[in-house]
Amino acid sequence: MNTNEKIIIPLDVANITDAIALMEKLPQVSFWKVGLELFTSTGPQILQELKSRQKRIFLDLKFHDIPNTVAGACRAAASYGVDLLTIHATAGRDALKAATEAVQTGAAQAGVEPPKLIAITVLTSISSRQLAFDLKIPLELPEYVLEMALMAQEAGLDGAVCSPQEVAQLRDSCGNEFLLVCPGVRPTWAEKGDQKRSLTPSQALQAGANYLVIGRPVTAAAEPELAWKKICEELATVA
Ligand SMILES: O=c1ccn([C@@H]2O[C@H](COP(=O)(O)O)[C@@H](O)[C@H]2O)c(=O)[nH]1
Repeated sequence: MNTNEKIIIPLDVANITDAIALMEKLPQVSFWKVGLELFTSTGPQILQELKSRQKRIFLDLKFHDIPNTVAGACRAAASYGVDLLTIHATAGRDALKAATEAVQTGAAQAGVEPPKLIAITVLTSISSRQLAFDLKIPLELPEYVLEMALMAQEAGLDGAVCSPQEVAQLRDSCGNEFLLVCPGVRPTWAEKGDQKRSLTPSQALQAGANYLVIGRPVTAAAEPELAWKKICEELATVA
């Protein structure tokens, strides 16, 4: 896989017209992420649009519910034949196990490949201070992220979502087969916005990330194609 294929661009837009416009502006992108805003607005139609263009799909719906409900949602999501799917690790061990089984069932019933199921550890918009003072988690943030990733791995998930700042530690502890997907990636020239735990694309890749999710630095740039090209050039220096 070349390094450009490790970049996932989120389609964080309001409707299908804007999503198609963004895809057409960036035809070189091979992996797109569909999140809560667009899926809530369009439903599975957007997935068909992406498939008709032979794109890979990260369906980032971040499920978080009781095991029975999460399993139903995972069965339905897996039937679309997407590549990556997310659930919050904090849904708990039983929900993670139920989700792991459900993606297999849903995909088999639909006759498609099951998605890689990956667990959100701690959202990249959460700082150490917020984890301690707002969420009342007594562990240090890197330790808590590791605990969530290890629980997900024990429950049979394929990987985790973490910030680039934790990726080296997770790679060491979870091994090379465990997928590590990093949002919160920011080139030096981009604004951080609401992302609290970021590193640059080259730092994230060097630390051991499998995929980098990079949104606004590209999609909100005055010239998205140029921003994409700069990031690809930066990543080429790592390869
Ligand atoms: O911990 C997480 C989990 C998911 N995301 C998603 O990634 C993108 C990041 O977009 P940027 O514009 O590059 O900030 C966005 O779709 C989030 O929903 C995350 O940021 N952190």
